Amino acid sequence: MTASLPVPAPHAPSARAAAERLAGLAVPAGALGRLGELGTWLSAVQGQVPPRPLDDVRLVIFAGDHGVARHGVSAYPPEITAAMVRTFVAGRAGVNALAGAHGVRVRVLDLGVDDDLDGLPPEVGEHKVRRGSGAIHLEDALTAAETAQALAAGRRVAEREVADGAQLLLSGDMGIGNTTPAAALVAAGLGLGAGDVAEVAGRGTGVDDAGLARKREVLGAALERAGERAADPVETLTALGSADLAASVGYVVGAAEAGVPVLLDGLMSVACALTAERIAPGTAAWCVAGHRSPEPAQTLALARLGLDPLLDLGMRLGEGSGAVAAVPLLRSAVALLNDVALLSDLGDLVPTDA
Ligand SMILES: O=C(O)c1ccc[n+]([C@@H]2O[C@H](COP(=O)([O-])O)[C@@H](O)[C@H]2O)c1
Ligand SMILES: Cc1cc2nc[nH]c2cc1C
Repeated sequence: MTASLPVPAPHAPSARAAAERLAGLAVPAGALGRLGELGTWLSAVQGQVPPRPLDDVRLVIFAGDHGVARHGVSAYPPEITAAMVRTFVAGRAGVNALAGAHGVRVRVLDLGVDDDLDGLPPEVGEHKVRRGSGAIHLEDALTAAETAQALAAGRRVAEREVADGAQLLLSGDMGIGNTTPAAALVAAGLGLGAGDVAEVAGRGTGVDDAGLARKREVLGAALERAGERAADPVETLTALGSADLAASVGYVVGAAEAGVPVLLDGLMSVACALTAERIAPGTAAWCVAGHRSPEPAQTLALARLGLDPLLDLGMRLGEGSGAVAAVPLLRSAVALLNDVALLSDLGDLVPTDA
């Protein structure tokens, strides 16, 4: 996937009809707040008023290792990545607990874990691009061919989930060190340079002040090294991304192209959506933001995409957890537009222009 065509917008007539239905519900005008807006958006992305129930919701976790993780940018060792992939498969990670509570199917895909992950079901490694992505302050994360491969893989994953009945797709991530390349993708997307790294660098898994200083240095060197290439979104992924992040970008583009909405998670998910919007303008209209991460780059990327997160719980787990936590809100919006009586059913009690 090089620069893609713009993605068609969600169905505006359905959005208008949903807004009309919302205005006619037996509630005071505007009383449903964000839930009302969400219902209107869901009608537009489904092209149906009221929106259909979200019975088939799926999360894909894109996993990979990052060369920078060996350079003091994370509070945890890179070996955690492979161990957590095994934990997702065993159904015992934080996101599995949330997904079980909210009826969300979870898949984990190894795009670039630095381990062969022997013994796991073959579908986990079906799209593997390489073992570990390059340390972005020293070398490119990927070759151009690997970037194309990972983008295409992510797109194919979304297409397959949609063909299999998914009505809402969530993107999650797992990779020690990945907040560094994700912050670099955001910097590139916003046109920020090596002098601006303090704006995008956060504490990730919880690095101390020395770790944060190191992360800023790594990010500065990476942006300096990428130079003008950061102006192109696909080149950005090659220079500053990773196999797992590139696949997550392809996944969001694939979902939007297939006309299926995406519920975003924390920094990695949103950085990838920002990159997807750069590659295929119009993608962001198919996205809703599940939660606000404490990572400053996520807030910057959300603002650029015009997205306002539904939850702000201080969560910084990743894995797709903040997206899964927001699923009940989307289902609430569907229920309201389907099940609430109309004001007109109450008789002549309310003036029609109220
Ligand atoms: O989702 C977020 O915004 C988020 C914020 C901080 C950390 N994480 C998770 O923690 C790991 C990356 O943190 P770090 O410090 O190793 O770069 C990775 O596995 C992410 O899923 C996730
Ligand atoms: C244990 C652990 C679980 C995670 N899940 C996502 N990122 C993570 C990082 C760590 C360290």
